[in-house]
Amino acid sequence: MPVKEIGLGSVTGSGSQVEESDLSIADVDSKISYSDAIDYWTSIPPTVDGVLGGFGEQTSVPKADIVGSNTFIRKLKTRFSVEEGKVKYGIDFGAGVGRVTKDFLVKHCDKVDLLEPVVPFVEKMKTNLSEYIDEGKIGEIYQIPMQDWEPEPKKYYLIWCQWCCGQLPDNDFLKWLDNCKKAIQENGLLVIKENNSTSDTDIFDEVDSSKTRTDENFRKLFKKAGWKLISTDKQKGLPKELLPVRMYALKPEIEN
Ligand SMILES: C[S@@+](CC[C@H](N)C(=O)[O-])C[C@H]1O[C@@H](n2cnc3c(N)ncnc32)[C@H](O)[C@@H]1O
Repeated sequence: MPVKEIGLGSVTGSGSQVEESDLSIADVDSKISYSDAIDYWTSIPPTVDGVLGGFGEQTSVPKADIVGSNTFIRKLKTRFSVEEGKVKYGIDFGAGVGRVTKDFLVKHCDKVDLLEPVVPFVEKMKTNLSEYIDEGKIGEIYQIPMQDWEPEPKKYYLIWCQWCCGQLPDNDFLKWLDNCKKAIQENGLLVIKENNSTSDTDIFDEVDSSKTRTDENFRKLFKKAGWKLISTDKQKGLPKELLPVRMYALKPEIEN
């Protein structure tokens, strides 16, 4: 039985995973409540420590995470490129207080949009990113959940989604993956960075009303949505009590 005793929220992989390895993916998905999730995140301090479930700057997690993302994206540099006549436009899904954009995406993109539904996080992100807002490096800030996002055709060179895909059940996750195919530039890249379930099934996390997918289910869903997995790496250097974290680099099966 996948009893996990550690942490809180979707970064740490949950202190309250229900013992439910017998449940089907559909059963797990039916437990996800968007409103419970928003209530939970709205109750959390708008800080790096808050969005990382207590594994903030006093721990090795934020630095290790950024080093891992930089290493991963640098290895992929020859595998994606900006579309002719366009800018290197990125988007940060489930952006929290802007941590990933500030420490990582602005270094790899000319301009970054952010999407985050929780009002206090959006307010804090604007302060945290003020320097980049002044420099014109921040585009739109969409204060909406990712299941409500409407893609702008061929806008993005790099789509980044970290530690928030589990907020969506598989049916909405598939729709979002489909929208990403519309939104990506020719030869652009989608990267998903998420915890993996160490059980043989997806696990519901009642703390933030999300789920933790197995690596197997991620791969199945990418394929079903018409995405080709071109590279994947495990995040190194995280405290051993945390769930494994994996980065998935994806390109549309059929280039748009
Ligand atoms: C674990 S935090 C990760 C934040 C950020 N990606 C980071 O790594 O610093 C999860 C984030 O997902 C956001 N979130 C929750 N439900 C969401 C949804 N339906 N769509 C988009 N983001 C959501 C939360 O408000 C929170 O900011």
